[in-house]
Amino acid sequence: MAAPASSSTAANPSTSTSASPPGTQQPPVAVVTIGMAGSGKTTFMQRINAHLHQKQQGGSTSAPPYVLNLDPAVRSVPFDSNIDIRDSVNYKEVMKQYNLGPNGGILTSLNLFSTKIDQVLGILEKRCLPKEDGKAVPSHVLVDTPGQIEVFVWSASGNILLSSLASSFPTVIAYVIDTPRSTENTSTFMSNMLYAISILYKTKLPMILVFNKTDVKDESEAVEWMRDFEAFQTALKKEEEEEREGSGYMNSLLNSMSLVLEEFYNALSVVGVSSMTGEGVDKFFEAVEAKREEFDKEYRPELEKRRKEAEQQRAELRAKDVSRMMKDMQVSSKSKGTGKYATRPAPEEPETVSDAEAMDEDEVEGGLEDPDEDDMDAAEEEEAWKQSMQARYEAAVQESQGPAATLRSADYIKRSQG
Ligand SMILES: Nc1nc2c(ncn2[C@@H]2O[C@H](COP(=O)(O)OP(=O)(O)OP(=O)(O)O)[C@@H](O)[C@H]2O)c(=O)[nH]1
Repeated sequence: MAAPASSSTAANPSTSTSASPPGTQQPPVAVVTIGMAGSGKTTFMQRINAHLHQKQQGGSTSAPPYVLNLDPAVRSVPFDSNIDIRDSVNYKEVMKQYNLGPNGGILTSLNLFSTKIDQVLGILEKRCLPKEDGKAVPSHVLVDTPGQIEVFVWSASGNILLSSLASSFPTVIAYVIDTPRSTENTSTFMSNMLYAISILYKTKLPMILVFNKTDVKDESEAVEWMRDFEAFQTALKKEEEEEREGSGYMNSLLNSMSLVLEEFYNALSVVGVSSMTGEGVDKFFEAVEAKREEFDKEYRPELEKRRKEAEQQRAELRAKDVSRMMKDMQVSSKSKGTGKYATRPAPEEPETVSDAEAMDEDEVEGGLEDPDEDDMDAAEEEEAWKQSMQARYEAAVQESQGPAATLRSADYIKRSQG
């Protein structure tokens, strides 16, 4: 792989000494780069990383970008990463040990890495979120992902990584497209757009379409096809006239889809970039800023809503668990004569006739018991026992599953990292 963009320096936020007045800094935007293999994702990452480094050296008040590499299979990356999945997971060893192919190896490596998401977030928050001391923090967190998009976007671990990131930082997806290849014909273009839609709806995060390699072919045709339905139809007709095999059916499908996709196109920002020459990178960062605002206005409330719903579902589940446990305890204490049933010892069985006579006498001596009074005591006793057990179960379940436990484990990890 060529490495045309100027090579970046090591991203080391600790080298930055500039400080801003407390409260004036914004949290960085996380830019997650996704794209098909060969679209130029890595070159694009290198370019935007170098751009931000240059800005920082040119006197920007932000620290250099914080870089995460989530591609376990990449041999070498032409930029320095602050957090690299390859430092935690050995992709080749994973393939060998679990007897997996390349995609299974990437997926399992991501799964293993996502189990450390608490630690990763802890480090990211410590390094990148603005602090009281006003020390400069990065303006961007750049995330590179595996070229096998489906492995990342449609896996549980990809989902965990993205949603965790979005819970701490405004997060934007940069979907990189190979412009010369995707505008070769209308069906390749449409396939790429459908892929982008599926990512948009799966991740539910703001997206920028990055038409890359504009030094070879600019993005104007692609943008025209998106914004002007008639231009797309003209291109389709042209292809029809060339009488490609099966074009009749395909063309009517593409025709209908281009109408349906209008809504989706409106939700996207589109920029043309050459990762090779650096052209269009400024525009890309303008689009990122616009998407940050969109994230704060539209996506964050939605995320909050989803988080609250999940919290409510967990609370309902906990309540169900507690009532199931209560039922189980009552059944088992009844059958074993323990719990509340242990408060009243079972009468001893007489072993001899004289024992039986003596027991009868005892009962007479004690007089007749009021059955109602006994029942009242038992009912009260049962209620009190139930309440105390329920309170103890609820506390125990909350301790083991609730946010307190999560916070404690996150705290522990942060403390153990010093
Ligand atoms: N002309 C031109 N070539 C580019 C540009 N960006 C990337 N390339 C070339 O496209 C090829 C693929 O680039 P990569 O950055 O490796 O693409 P990738 O998407 O990371 O590929 P994977 O690592 O396989 O996922 C390389 O030969 C790059 O030099 C660009 O803006 N212009």
